[in-house]
Amino acid sequence: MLKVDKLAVKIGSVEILKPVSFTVMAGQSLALLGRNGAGKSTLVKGLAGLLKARGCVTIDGHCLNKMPQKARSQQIGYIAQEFSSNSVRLTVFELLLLAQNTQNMQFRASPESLVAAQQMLEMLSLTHLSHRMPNEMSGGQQQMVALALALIRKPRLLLLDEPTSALDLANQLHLLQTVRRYTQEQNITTLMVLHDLNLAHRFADYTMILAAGEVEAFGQTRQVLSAEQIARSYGVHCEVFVGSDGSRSIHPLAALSA
Ligand SMILES: Nc1ncnc2c1ncn2[C@@H]1O[C@H](COP(=O)(O)OP(=O)(O)OP(=O)(O)O)[C@@H](O)[C@H]1O
Repeated sequence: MLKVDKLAVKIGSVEILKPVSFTVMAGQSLALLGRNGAGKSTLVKGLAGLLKARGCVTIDGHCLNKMPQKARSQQIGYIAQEFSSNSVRLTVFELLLLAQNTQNMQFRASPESLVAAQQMLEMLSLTHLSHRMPNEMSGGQQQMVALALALIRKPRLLLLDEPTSALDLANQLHLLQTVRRYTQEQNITTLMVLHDLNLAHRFADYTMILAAGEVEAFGQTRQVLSAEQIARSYGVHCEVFVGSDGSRSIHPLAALSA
Protein backbone atom coordinates (compact mmCIF):
# COMPACT_ATOMS: atom_id res chain seq x y z
CA MET A 1 0.00 0.00 0.00
CA LEU A 2 1.22 3.51 -0.85
CA LYS A 3 0.34 6.20 1.68
CA VAL A 4 1.30 9.77 0.90
CA ASP A 5 0.89 12.38 3.61
CA LYS A 6 1.23 16.10 2.76
CA LEU A 7 3.94 15.60 0.15
CA ALA A 8 5.07 19.00 -1.12
CA VAL A 9 7.90 20.07 -3.44
CA LYS A 10 9.56 23.47 -3.68
CA ILE A 11 11.86 24.38 -6.56
CA GLY A 12 13.77 27.49 -5.57
CA SER A 13 11.31 29.61 -3.65
CA VAL A 14 8.25 28.35 -5.58
CA GLU A 15 6.06 25.60 -4.16
CA ILE A 16 5.45 23.64 -7.40
CA LEU A 17 3.56 20.85 -5.64
CA LYS A 18 1.26 21.95 -2.81
CA PRO A 19 0.75 19.42 0.03
CA VAL A 20 -0.84 16.29 -1.47
CA SER A 21 -2.23 13.34 0.52
CA PHE A 22 -3.63 10.09 -0.85
CA THR A 23 -3.59 6.32 -0.43
CA VAL A 24 -3.49 3.58 -3.08
CA MET A 25 -3.94 -0.04 -2.04
CA ALA A 26 -1.45 -2.75 -3.00
CA GLY A 27 -2.41 -4.47 -6.25
CA GLN A 28 -3.91 -1.26 -7.66
CA SER A 29 -2.92 1.39 -10.17
CA LEU A 30 -3.31 5.16 -10.09
CA ALA A 31 -3.36 7.30 -13.23
CA LEU A 32 -1.95 10.77 -12.69
CA LEU A 33 -3.54 13.23 -15.11
CA GLY A 34 -3.68 16.97 -15.67
CA ARG A 35 -2.72 19.64 -18.13
CA ASN A 36 0.86 20.38 -19.16
CA GLY A 37 2.73 21.96 -16.28
CA ALA A 38 0.19 20.78 -13.65
CA GLY A 39 2.92 19.17 -11.51
CA LYS A 40 2.64 15.46 -12.43
CA SER A 41 6.35 14.84 -13.00
CA THR A 42 7.17 16.89 -9.93
CA LEU A 43 4.93 14.66 -7.80
CA VAL A 44 6.50 11.51 -9.28
CA LYS A 45 10.04 12.80 -8.73
CA GLY A 46 9.11 13.80 -5.16
CA LEU A 47 7.88 10.24 -4.53
CA ALA A 48 11.03 8.77 -6.09
CA GLY A 49 13.25 10.93 -3.90
CA LEU A 50 14.72 12.69 -6.95
CA LEU A 51 13.43 16.07 -5.79
CA LYS A 52 13.65 17.23 -2.19
CA ALA A 53 10.16 16.97 -0.71
CA ARG A 54 8.38 17.67 2.56
CA GLY A 55 5.80 15.22 3.95
CA CYS A 56 5.79 11.49 4.38
CA VAL A 57 5.71 8.58 1.89
CA THR A 58 5.02 5.09 3.23
CA ILE A 59 5.11 1.84 1.27
CA ASP A 60 3.75 -1.29 2.94
CA GLY A 61 4.18 0.46 6.30
CA HIS A 62 7.84 1.45 5.71
CA CYS A 63 8.53 5.17 5.78
CA LEU A 64 10.66 6.03 2.74
CA ASN A 65 11.74 9.40 4.12
CA LYS A 66 13.71 7.69 6.87
CA MET A 67 15.54 5.39 4.45
CA PRO A 68 18.90 6.17 2.83
CA GLN A 69 18.50 6.88 -0.91
CA LYS A 70 19.92 3.45 -1.85
CA ALA A 71 17.40 1.54 0.29
CA ARG A 72 14.63 3.81 -0.98
CA SER A 73 15.56 3.20 -4.61
CA GLN A 74 15.35 -0.56 -4.01
CA GLN A 75 11.66 -0.13 -3.14
CA ILE A 76 10.93 1.93 -6.25
CA GLY A 77 10.94 1.27 -9.99
CA TYR A 78 10.99 4.59 -11.85
CA ILE A 79 10.81 5.34 -15.56
CA ALA A 80 11.47 8.98 -16.36
CA GLN A 81 9.58 11.03 -18.92
CA GLU A 82 12.85 11.93 -20.64
CA PHE A 83 14.10 8.43 -21.26
CA SER A 84 17.77 8.57 -22.14
CA SER A 85 19.74 5.43 -22.85
CA ASN A 86 23.01 5.30 -21.00
CA SER A 87 26.30 5.21 -22.81
CA VAL A 88 27.43 1.98 -21.08
CA ARG A 89 28.33 -0.63 -23.69
CA LEU A 90 26.19 -3.44 -22.27
CA THR A 91 23.47 -5.50 -23.91
CA VAL A 92 19.91 -5.62 -22.61
CA PHE A 93 20.55 -9.08 -21.17
CA GLU A 94 23.70 -7.91 -19.35
CA LEU A 95 21.84 -4.87 -17.99
CA LEU A 96 19.08 -7.16 -16.69
CA LEU A 97 21.67 -9.27 -14.87
CA LEU A 98 23.41 -6.20 -13.46
CA ALA A 99 20.12 -4.68 -12.28
CA GLN A 100 19.50 -7.74 -10.11
CA ASN A 101 22.92 -7.55 -8.56
CA THR A 102 23.22 -4.11 -7.02
CA GLN A 103 24.52 -5.43 -3.67
CA ASN A 104 27.33 -7.67 -4.80
CA MET A 105 30.53 -5.87 -5.82
CA GLN A 106 32.05 -9.04 -7.24
CA PHE A 107 29.52 -9.52 -9.97
CA ARG A 108 28.69 -13.10 -10.87
CA ALA A 109 25.35 -13.98 -12.41
CA SER A 110 23.47 -16.68 -10.48
CA PRO A 111 21.40 -19.32 -12.32
CA GLU A 112 18.29 -17.68 -10.81
CA SER A 113 19.20 -14.28 -12.20
CA LEU A 114 19.74 -15.76 -15.68
CA VAL A 115 16.27 -17.34 -15.57
CA ALA A 116 14.68 -14.15 -14.23
CA ALA A 117 16.27 -12.11 -17.05
CA GLN A 118 14.99 -14.57 -19.67
CA GLN A 119 11.50 -14.57 -18.16
CA MET A 120 11.41 -10.77 -18.06
CA LEU A 121 12.38 -10.57 -21.74
CA GLU A 122 9.64 -13.08 -22.60
CA MET A 123 7.03 -11.27 -20.52
CA LEU A 124 7.66 -8.02 -22.42
CA SER A 125 8.22 -9.70 -25.82
CA LEU A 126 11.80 -8.40 -25.88
CA THR A 127 13.72 -11.65 -26.38
CA HIS A 128 14.75 -10.61 -29.89
CA LEU A 129 16.50 -7.55 -28.41
CA SER A 130 18.40 -9.32 -25.63
CA HIS A 131 21.83 -8.98 -27.30
CA ARG A 132 21.34 -5.42 -28.50
CA MET A 133 22.53 -2.28 -26.72
CA PRO A 134 19.84 0.25 -25.71
CA ASN A 135 21.59 3.21 -27.31
CA GLU A 136 21.27 1.42 -30.66
CA MET A 137 17.50 0.94 -30.34
CA SER A 138 14.43 2.95 -31.27
CA GLY A 139 12.77 5.18 -28.69
CA GLY A 140 9.87 2.73 -28.24
CA GLN A 141 12.20 -0.25 -27.82
CA GLN A 142 14.17 1.71 -25.22
CA GLN A 143 10.93 2.48 -23.37
CA MET A 144 10.05 -1.23 -23.19
CA VAL A 145 13.60 -2.06 -22.02
CA ALA A 146 13.34 0.63 -19.34
CA LEU A 147 10.25 -1.12 -17.99
CA ALA A 148 12.07 -4.49 -17.99
CA LEU A 149 14.96 -2.94 -16.02
CA ALA A 150 12.53 -1.37 -13.54
CA LEU A 151 10.54 -4.59 -12.97
CA ILE A 152 13.50 -6.98 -12.67
CA ARG A 153 14.44 -5.27 -9.39
CA LYS A 154 11.04 -6.27 -7.93
CA PRO A 155 9.93 -2.80 -6.79
CA ARG A 156 7.10 -2.33 -4.30
CA LEU A 157 6.17 0.98 -5.93
CA LEU A 158 6.27 1.45 -9.69
CA LEU A 159 6.41 5.05 -10.97
CA LEU A 160 5.93 5.49 -14.72
CA ASP A 161 6.10 8.98 -16.21
CA GLU A 162 4.33 8.87 -19.60
CA PRO A 163 5.35 5.22 -20.18
CA THR A 164 3.58 4.95 -23.54
CA SER A 165 4.77 8.23 -25.11
CA ALA A 166 7.08 6.50 -27.64
CA LEU A 167 5.05 3.32 -28.17
CA ASP A 168 2.95 2.21 -31.12
CA LEU A 169 -0.67 1.24 -30.49
CA ALA A 170 0.05 -2.48 -29.99
CA ASN A 171 2.92 -1.82 -27.59
CA GLN A 172 0.87 0.73 -25.61
CA LEU A 173 -1.67 -1.99 -24.87
CA HIS A 174 1.02 -4.63 -24.30
CA LEU A 175 2.91 -2.45 -21.81
CA LEU A 176 -0.16 -1.35 -19.87
CA GLN A 177 -1.67 -4.85 -19.81
CA THR A 178 1.64 -6.24 -18.54
CA VAL A 179 1.94 -3.52 -15.90
CA ARG A 180 -1.62 -4.13 -14.69
CA ARG A 181 -1.11 -7.89 -14.45
CA TYR A 182 2.26 -7.45 -12.72
CA THR A 183 0.77 -4.93 -10.26
CA GLN A 184 -2.01 -7.36 -9.32
CA GLU A 185 0.08 -10.55 -9.22
CA GLN A 186 2.97 -9.03 -7.25
CA ASN A 187 0.59 -6.96 -5.10
CA ILE A 188 2.55 -3.76 -5.65
CA THR A 189 1.31 -0.20 -6.22
CA THR A 190 1.68 1.53 -9.58
CA LEU A 191 1.40 5.22 -10.34
CA MET A 192 1.52 6.27 -13.99
CA VAL A 193 1.42 9.68 -15.60
CA LEU A 194 -0.79 9.52 -18.68
CA HIS A 195 -2.24 11.99 -21.16
CA ASP A 196 -4.57 9.51 -22.88
CA LEU A 197 -7.83 9.49 -20.90
CA ASN A 198 -9.02 6.30 -22.62
CA LEU A 199 -5.90 4.44 -21.48
CA ALA A 200 -6.48 5.77 -17.96
CA HIS A 201 -10.08 4.52 -18.14
CA ARG A 202 -8.99 1.10 -19.24
CA PHE A 203 -5.94 0.50 -17.06
CA ALA A 204 -6.16 2.57 -13.88
CA ASP A 205 -8.23 1.65 -10.82
CA TYR A 206 -7.88 5.18 -9.45
CA THR A 207 -7.29 8.53 -11.07
CA MET A 208 -5.91 11.78 -9.71
CA ILE A 209 -6.13 15.02 -11.66
CA LEU A 210 -3.64 17.72 -10.74
CA ALA A 211 -4.06 21.41 -11.56
CA ALA A 212 -1.47 24.06 -10.69
CA GLY A 213 0.23 21.70 -8.22
CA GLU A 214 -2.97 20.81 -6.36
CA VAL A 215 -5.33 17.85 -6.43
CA GLU A 216 -8.40 18.80 -8.44
CA ALA A 217 -10.02 15.34 -8.38
CA PHE A 218 -9.21 11.94 -6.93
CA GLY A 219 -11.16 8.69 -6.77
CA GLN A 220 -12.18 5.64 -8.78
CA THR A 221 -11.35 6.25 -12.41
CA ARG A 222 -14.87 5.85 -13.76
CA GLN A 223 -16.17 8.36 -11.22
CA VAL A 224 -13.41 10.91 -11.74
CA LEU A 225 -13.42 10.84 -15.56
CA SER A 226 -16.90 12.21 -16.13
CA ALA A 227 -17.64 14.60 -19.01
CA GLU A 228 -18.16 17.39 -16.44
CA GLN A 229 -14.79 16.81 -14.75
CA ILE A 230 -12.97 16.62 -18.10
CA ALA A 231 -14.55 19.93 -19.10
CA ARG A 232 -13.44 21.47 -15.77
CA SER A 233 -9.89 20.11 -15.91
CA TYR A 234 -9.09 20.34 -19.62
CA GLY A 235 -11.58 22.87 -20.99
CA VAL A 236 -12.71 20.29 -23.54
CA HIS A 237 -16.26 19.15 -24.21
CA CYS A 238 -16.40 15.30 -24.37
CA GLU A 239 -18.90 12.51 -24.69
CA VAL A 240 -18.38 9.45 -22.51
CA PHE A 241 -19.82 6.28 -24.07
CA VAL A 242 -20.60 3.30 -21.86
CA GLY A 243 -20.40 -0.07 -23.65
CA SER A 244 -22.71 -3.02 -22.95
CA ASP A 245 -19.88 -4.59 -20.88
CA GLY A 246 -19.57 -1.40 -18.76
CA SER A 247 -16.35 -0.28 -20.49
CA ARG A 248 -16.10 3.45 -21.21
CA SER A 249 -14.64 5.49 -24.00
CA ILE A 250 -14.14 9.22 -24.16
CA HIS A 251 -14.66 11.16 -27.38
CA PRO A 252 -13.38 14.75 -27.34
CA LEU A 253 -15.76 17.01 -29.27
CA ALA A 254 -14.56 20.59 -28.97
CA ALA A 255 -12.55 22.95 -26.82
CA LEU A 256 -14.81 25.07 -24.62
CA SER A 257 -14.46 28.73 -25.28
CA ALA A 258 -12.68 30.63 -22.51
N1 LIG B 1 13.59 22.82 -12.56
C1 LIG B 1 12.54 23.64 -12.56
N2 LIG B 1 12.66 24.92 -12.18
C2 LIG B 1 11.57 25.74 -12.15
N3 LIG B 1 10.33 25.35 -12.45
C3 LIG B 1 10.17 24.08 -12.82
C4 LIG B 1 11.24 23.16 -12.91
N4 LIG B 1 10.75 21.94 -13.30
C5 LIG B 1 9.43 22.14 -13.49
N5 LIG B 1 9.08 23.40 -13.22
C6 LIG B 1 7.73 23.98 -13.30
O1 LIG B 1 6.90 23.22 -12.45
C7 LIG B 1 5.60 23.08 -13.01
C8 LIG B 1 5.22 21.61 -13.04
O2 LIG B 1 6.11 20.93 -13.92
P1 LIG B 1 5.94 19.36 -14.19
O3 LIG B 1 7.06 18.94 -15.07
O4 LIG B 1 5.78 18.68 -12.88
O5 LIG B 1 4.56 19.35 -14.98
P2 LIG B 1 3.80 18.13 -15.67
O6 LIG B 1 2.41 18.12 -15.14
O7 LIG B 1 4.58 16.88 -15.54
O8 LIG B 1 3.78 18.64 -17.19
P3 LIG B 1 3.80 17.88 -18.63
O9 LIG B 1 2.44 17.23 -18.81
O10 LIG B 1 4.00 19.00 -19.59
O11 LIG B 1 4.94 16.91 -18.63
C9 LIG B 1 5.64 23.74 -14.39
O12 LIG B 1 5.06 25.02 -14.31
C10 LIG B 1 7.12 23.84 -14.68
O13 LIG B 1 7.39 24.98 -15.49
